[in-house]
Amino acid sequence: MPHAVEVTGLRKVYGEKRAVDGLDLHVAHGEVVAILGPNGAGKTTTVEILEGFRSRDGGDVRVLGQDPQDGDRAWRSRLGIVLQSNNDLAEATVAELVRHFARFFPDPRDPDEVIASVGLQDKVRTRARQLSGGQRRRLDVALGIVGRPELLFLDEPTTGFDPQARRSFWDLVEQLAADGTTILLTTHYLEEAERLAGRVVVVRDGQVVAEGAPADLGGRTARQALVRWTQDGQTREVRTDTPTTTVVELTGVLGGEVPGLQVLRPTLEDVYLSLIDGAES
Ligand SMILES: Nc1ncnc2c1ncn2[C@@H]1O[C@H](COP(=O)(O)OP(=O)(O)OP(=O)(O)O)[C@@H](O)[C@H]1O
Repeated sequence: MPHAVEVTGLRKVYGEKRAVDGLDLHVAHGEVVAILGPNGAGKTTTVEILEGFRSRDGGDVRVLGQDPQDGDRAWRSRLGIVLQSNNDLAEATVAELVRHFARFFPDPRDPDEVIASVGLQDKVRTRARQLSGGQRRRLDVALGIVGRPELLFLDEPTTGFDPQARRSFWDLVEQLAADGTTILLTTHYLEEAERLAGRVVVVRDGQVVAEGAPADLGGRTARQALVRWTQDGQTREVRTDTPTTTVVELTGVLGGEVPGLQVLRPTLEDVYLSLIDGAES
């Protein structure tokens, strides 16, 4: 089966600025992929080209087998797009909006279940303009998933969420992924990418600079560990490929428990920051 998203050599130019500069991206059906990158890296431009909202200047793009530039209504109904809050509809209530959007799709989810899944069941009669920023964003997500999309685009979905709302949103995304939804998300939260994505793609200056499972991005698992401990009242540390051996040796030298022992590996954030070091912003 072809990929859900196939992008080769994508280019987009704004005047002198090469916003997307030969970007390749492949997303298999059922995969959850996170695009990471600094401000201005070209993430939103890429996603909006895939959604059919922006034209491109070069490259091949197929989304669910279709070139987004020629996407018709039937194709669009298979996508879930979480738009930025739409103020034109701010006078409508949560229930009215979700029910209204459901009507555009051939096989929508139950609107009440969708409202509950984003945690807005107590707000069904509240007008969109009276919701808080985070609640508004949850409504956007509800509108994006009510059509039971095969492919869901989430552009910085949890910006403005409180920690609890973010965690329940992650549960919801995991549920959607377990149901087989293919998900492409952009985020600035490394923890979010690590929790949700099977694969992360790091974009810098309009190109992919690294990709892989969050655990081994940039050879992360292969990188040296840092072993740190306290000895003679001082913090000591050593970088090593064999931390277990180091700890065993220390145990022997110190005659038992190693005070203040820590074995540290680079976090996804450490790896990410080293990959984008020196990027334009
Ligand atoms: N409509 C536009 N006209 C001119 N330049 C644009 C336009 N949209 C984006 N750009 C430029 O293209 C580059 C990529 O922007 P884009 O919004 O795709 O980045 P991003 O990775 O989504 O950033 P962020 O993390 O800030 O959302 C930036 O330099 C931006 O200034």
